[in-house]
Amino acid sequence: MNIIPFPEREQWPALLARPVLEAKDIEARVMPVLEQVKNEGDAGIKALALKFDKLELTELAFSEKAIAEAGDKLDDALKAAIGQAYENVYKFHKGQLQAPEKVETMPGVTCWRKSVGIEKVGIYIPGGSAPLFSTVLMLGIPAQIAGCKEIVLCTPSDHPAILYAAKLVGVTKAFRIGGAQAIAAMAYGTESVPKVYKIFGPGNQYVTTAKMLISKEGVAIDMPAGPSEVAIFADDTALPCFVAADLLSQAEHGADSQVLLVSTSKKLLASVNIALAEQLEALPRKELASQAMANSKAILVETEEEAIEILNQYAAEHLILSIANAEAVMEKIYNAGSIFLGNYTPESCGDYASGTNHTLPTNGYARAYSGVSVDSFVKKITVQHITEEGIRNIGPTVEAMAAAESLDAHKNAVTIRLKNLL
Ligand SMILES: NC(=O)c1ccc[n+]([C@@H]2O[C@H](COP(=O)([O-])OP(=O)(O)OC[C@H]3O[C@@H](n4cnc5c(N)ncnc54)[C@H](O)[C@@H]3O)[C@@H](O)[C@H]2O)c1
Ligand SMILES: N[C@H](CO)Cc1c[nH]c[nH+]1
Ligand SMILES: [Zn+2]
Repeated sequence: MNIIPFPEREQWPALLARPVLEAKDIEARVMPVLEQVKNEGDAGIKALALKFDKLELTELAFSEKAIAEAGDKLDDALKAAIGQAYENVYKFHKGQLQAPEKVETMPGVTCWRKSVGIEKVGIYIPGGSAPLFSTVLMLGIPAQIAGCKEIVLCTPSDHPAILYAAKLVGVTKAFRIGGAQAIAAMAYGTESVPKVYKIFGPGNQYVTTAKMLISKEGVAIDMPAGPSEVAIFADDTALPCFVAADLLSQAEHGADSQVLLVSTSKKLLASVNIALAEQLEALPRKELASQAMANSKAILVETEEEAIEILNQYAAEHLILSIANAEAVMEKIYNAGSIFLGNYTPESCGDYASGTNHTLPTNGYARAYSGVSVDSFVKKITVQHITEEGIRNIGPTVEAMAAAESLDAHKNAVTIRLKNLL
């Protein structure tokens, strides 16, 4: 990794910039894809699958038989691992569904929020360079807990583990569609793909751009969850081989992934570089990982405070704190998607099985967005009930405000009740 010693503050924005393609350039490629699906439906999707995925598809939907039999193609150890991950992710997410709290704001005036699962949701499962069946659990489990009635899945991969996980989480329809065309299919609906109300899921820059574009057309999205990234703050208590392994675990996602290492120790940075060279050699996805590493930076800072400032400015999707006082520093982090504390908390445990969700905001969006949770699949409908005592109490307040806004009909809706109290 390129070690940058003690950069000046003015240099930080350039150092922390993500290796994204020019937004306009991607939009120009994605917009015609959305148009084609909107205008040509299934036929357009098939043409795009041939163009971008070299797939000649006769059927877009995975058959019920393929889904039912997917488990037979997996070995027992993998099925047990998926079962364990399901349990942990379910347990962590189940706790997020809270019972409604009824609040009496004045005597006789009660307000609360009722949680309702979004009826029709679409989940995108990346499969361009790796079949991310773990994402089926990360999106399907909160949808299941939220009570979504229709869960539509799109993925460019036909890996049986994706279909096996789809069955576990209760996916209602699954399609072999990837990229921007999958997002368009779920947003507009086609002859075979149902239109949904909200689209979830990570993906490459085409997928993420498609989500951003369709969100301007009235379909909700979870967040921009693009190319994976990890930032690590490590001190001399960190093990260089652990740090290198964590950096590579996200670098191997794709050439456009980015990893960042920040440290107050020059010795640690040098040792991580040695470990990186060793571990990279042994990786089957060495090519992709080295391209990502070429975009990545190791920053040497004078103080812990400076490191914290850099990390908050970067707003990483994942932040690993491999430092002696990890918990204390965690309290000072206000921009990150998900935080991992200490030497024995590798980010990949969060990717698969610890319980937290791995669909997280990238590209600095962690400054304003949270990762996916049960809340993402739920709408909160407010409900209120006012009794006769309540209307007596609140009525004059509403009458006064409505009169001052010159909205007499609003005022009358209260006055007429006050005059007709039993
Ligand atoms: N942020 C998160 O929460 C999170 C989670 C998991 C994965 N990820 C990221 O998801 C991404 C997965 O990417 P992927 O590419 O492997 O799979 P993908 O499924 O996101 O994208 C593959 C699709 O991209 C389309 N495509 C490929 N080249 C194209 C081109 N030139 N023009 C238009 N469309 C094209 C194809 O249709 C293909 O099916 C990675 O970047 C990974 O880092 C992010
Ligand atoms: N690290 C990815 C989120 O950025 C999630 C993932 C799935 N499989 C492996 N990793
Ligand atoms: Zn990962």
